[in-house]
Amino acid sequence: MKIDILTLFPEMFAGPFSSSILKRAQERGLVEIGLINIRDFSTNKHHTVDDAPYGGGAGMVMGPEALFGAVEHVARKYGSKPGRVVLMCPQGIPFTQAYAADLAREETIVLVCGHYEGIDERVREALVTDEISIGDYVLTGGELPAMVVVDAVARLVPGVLGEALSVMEESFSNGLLEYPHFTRPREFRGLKVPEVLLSGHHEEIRKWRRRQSLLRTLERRPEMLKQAGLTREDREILKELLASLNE
Ligand SMILES: COc1ccccc1CNc1ccc(C(N)=O)cn1
Repeated sequence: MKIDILTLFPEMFAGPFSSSILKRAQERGLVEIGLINIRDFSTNKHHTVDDAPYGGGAGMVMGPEALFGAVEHVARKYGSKPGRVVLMCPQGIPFTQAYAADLAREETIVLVCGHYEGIDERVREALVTDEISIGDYVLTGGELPAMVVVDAVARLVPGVLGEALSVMEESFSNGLLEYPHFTRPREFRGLKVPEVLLSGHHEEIRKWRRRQSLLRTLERRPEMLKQAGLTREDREILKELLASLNE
């Protein structure tokens, strides 16, 4: 999978992509991350990419020339239009695990990191296929959101996480929050591991984990329960949990 990032600050990406899973995924050729400096496509002698907004108002707007030039450069590089051109912006569609899975199926995607008060609308009209927001807050630029999207998408590319992916996705995408995890030592500063996890009773352990997921989801994200595909057993457990919470 090829991910090209259009940014004014390519140096921002050196850290996150030069370590751990993302580094190995690139070394293994599973993911190719290209950094393209939008400023290289500025069309004026001052190398500016922003300008004052028509209609007045505070701040500056990122103009169309450089962004169109950068996306066309990517298209020439692959000899075809990019599959998806994703603009990171606060007005975007909320980024979710499902959205990451959708993007991970593409051969090439371009992430556009905006700055200033925003970008010229003609970029959205003619180039952008997706607008994504990583949360309801405004950042100084789209770079951090782009790093989040690359991380979430790259780990879903077949081979990047190997068999660990299926285990993790199965627990996350079952629509509930994850159950608590424990590892050695059995007791740490007087804090013990739940006995059931030491019992070796796999069915008891499955039930305990499911109960913990239901409890955690009920307490923190009750709205997720509606579309979690609960079994009859789950509903029984929820009834008990609700009763105990209302005591
Ligand atoms: C086109 O980019 C912009 C357009 C308008 C304002 C700010 C920016 C850049 N800042 C961003 C980008 C994404 C997010 C997010 N919540 O995902 C937050 N801030």
